[in-house]
Amino acid sequence: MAPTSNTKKAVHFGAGNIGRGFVACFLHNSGYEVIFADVNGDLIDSLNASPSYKVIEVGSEGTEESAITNYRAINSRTNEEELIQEISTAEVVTCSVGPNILKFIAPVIAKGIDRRSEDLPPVAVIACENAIGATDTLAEYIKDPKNTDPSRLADYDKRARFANSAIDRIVPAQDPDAGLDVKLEKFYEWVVDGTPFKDMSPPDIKGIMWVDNLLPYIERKLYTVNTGHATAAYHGYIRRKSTVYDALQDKDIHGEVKKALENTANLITQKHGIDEKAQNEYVDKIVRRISNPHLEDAVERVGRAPLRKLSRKERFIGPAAELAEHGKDCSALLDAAEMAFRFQNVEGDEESAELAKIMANNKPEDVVKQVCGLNENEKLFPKVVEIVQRVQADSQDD
Ligand SMILES: NC(=O)c1ccc[n+]([C@@H]2O[C@H](COP(=O)([O-])OP(=O)(O)OC[C@H]3O[C@@H](n4cnc5c(N)ncnc54)[C@H](O)[C@@H]3O)[C@@H](O)[C@H]2O)c1
Ligand SMILES: O=P(O)(O)OC[C@@H](O)[C@@H](O)[C@H](O)[C@H](O)CO
Repeated sequence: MAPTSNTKKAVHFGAGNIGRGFVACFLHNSGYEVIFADVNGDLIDSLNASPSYKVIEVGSEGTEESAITNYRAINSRTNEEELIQEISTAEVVTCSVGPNILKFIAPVIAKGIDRRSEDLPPVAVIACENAIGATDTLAEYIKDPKNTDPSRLADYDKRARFANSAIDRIVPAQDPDAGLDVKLEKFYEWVVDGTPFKDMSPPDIKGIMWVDNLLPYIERKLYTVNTGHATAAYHGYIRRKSTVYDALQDKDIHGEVKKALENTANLITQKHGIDEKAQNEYVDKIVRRISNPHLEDAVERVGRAPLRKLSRKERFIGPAAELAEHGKDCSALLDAAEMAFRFQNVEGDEESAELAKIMANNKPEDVVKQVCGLNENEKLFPKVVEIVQRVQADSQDD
């Protein structure tokens, strides 16, 4: 394929915590110019007004800072045409907007892909969200007839390649006076499915681990890091702890996290043939990471969007449903899910208000079907119904 003059350009949707702090940082360090796309006009203006921002790694080993430069920012709400043009000539499109936002960014990506010249190699599209198969989900929206004319699908892989990923780095909400700077942990892991690039070079992004089978990596990550994190956050929220660190100082909550991760380790080691010792070491490392006192990670951030977190393929119900089918213990996952059902009407969290309404207006069985996507035939179903009954009864007593 013909070389291009713009092979080092990446468009990244979502200039938030993980976007600025991790994805853009790695793209920048790999020599890409990064074009941020976001709907937050103030953030776009700040990025365009400032030639650099800092990424600050914090941990027990001390603090390390690096400067991110060579970026521009486009308001995707008001400047679609410019964004389409950038996507049509970019080498990479990434996003970290949240799994529920993928459908909103798909139309403009579809238009950008459609406009690509035949002389360019296909653009690599990598969604960096905490969800299994997030890039597949984005690709489905992009290829939907509403966004792409079906006649264009036959040779689509000449214009775009879609690769799922598992991305891991704790980036808490930032201090209001931090500006564009991002404080985060030192640890990172970014694993991407290499199979869509078998006949071409994958994008040269330093730090990515390319693998042929992503499922063990994304399930291990979601069902360990995010299960443990969310368990600490929901138990912590109910016990009025302000950060995940504070929550983990509580022996009972620490115990709940360890038990939840024993539940998921049982699934992960069996399902993916991961060595038990390796998984135990991974768990210990995760517990240390989420206990990082320097991160000040609010329980409200980690518990955000409880409807998403209680859904079928997510960090509690996903592993618990599989464990229950095999007659294995998932009790700590269910205890944490109960705390998630109690995460209602939290300030600034629309899903927690929606959860409160669903809980107030539906029979337990319907809540479980609607929120968790479980059906009566699944072994987990009655156990979650019991939890919902208990939470509803407690709400009536209040
Ligand atoms: N923060 C972390 O520790 C972390 C780590 C790994 C993965 N993730 C995942 O990354 C994603 C983003 O998380 P975050 O913590 O960076 O959240 P965030 O809220 O800090 O950032 C999200 C950004 O997306 C923007 N956005 C919303 N709608 C948009 C749209 N239609 N078009 C373009 N931009 C839009 C928001 O304005 C915001 O700037 C989530 O899926 C999360 O699970 C986060
Ligand atoms: O981003 P969420 O809402 O899916 O989950 C909240 C946190 O657990 C998450 O952002 C972690 O910090 C991150 O996944 C660490 O890699």
